[in-house]
Amino acid sequence: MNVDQSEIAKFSALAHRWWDPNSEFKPLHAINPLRLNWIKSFISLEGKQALDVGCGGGILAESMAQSGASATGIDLSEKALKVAELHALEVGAKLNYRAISAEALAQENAGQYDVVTCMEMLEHVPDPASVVRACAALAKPGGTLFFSTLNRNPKSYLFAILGAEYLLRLLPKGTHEYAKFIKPSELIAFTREAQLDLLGMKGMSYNPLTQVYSLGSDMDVNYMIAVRKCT
Ligand SMILES: C[S@@+](CC[C@H](N)C(=O)[O-])C[C@H]1O[C@@H](n2cnc3c(N)ncnc32)[C@H](O)[C@@H]1O
Repeated sequence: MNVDQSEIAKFSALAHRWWDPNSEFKPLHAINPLRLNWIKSFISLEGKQALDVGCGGGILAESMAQSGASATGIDLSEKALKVAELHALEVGAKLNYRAISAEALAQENAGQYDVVTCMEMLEHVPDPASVVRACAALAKPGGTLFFSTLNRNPKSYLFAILGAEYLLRLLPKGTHEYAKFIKPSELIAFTREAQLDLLGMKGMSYNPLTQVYSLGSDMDVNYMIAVRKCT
């Protein structure tokens, strides 16, 4: 299976802190409204079948459900999924969670989803192209897909590893492995090979002075792409 069990163990060990906005997951809480709005700038979520791949504790999946989508979150961390389910119960959000890989779900539910998101996950798997292919298979023809990950260059090493893990301690040491970062050209090549057309790209930046995240044209560190499945 296309999974690194040490990555799953890392996220499982922290799962109980997923919804603490001041925990290791603070960056995901901070970027969620930005990425959700970016998604909505391409497609209304109302009444759509949405799938979040590598959903973890459900920050994005739950917000898509609250935006009117019929949402499903999948992940291979059972602990993170339990936390996601509990949180959804607490806030009265209606969505489904399943412990299954994108590749395995693609065998069952190919062509079922209007929207497929896969955020901050590709840099944690051995074969990111395989996840992109599975996401493409899961989308309906004409469906919209969103991927986010970390770029690979000296600046991203400085910001995402040295800065975030060692200096500012926003993330635990060892959260990210530089070699697994993905250049936009590589991610776009994976999507092209999966018959997905590029719709847009966006950078996500963190200003350590104001401690604010923002979207813009700077894709040097964290970035998202939107793509559409060919009809
Ligand atoms: C950094 S978290 C991102 C969570 C969520 N996508 C978000 O952005 O809020 C990465 C998630 O990917 C999951 N993951 C890692 N490898 C996976 C795999 N092969 N299949 C499914 N999920 C995986 C981890 O368990 C973890 O929940």
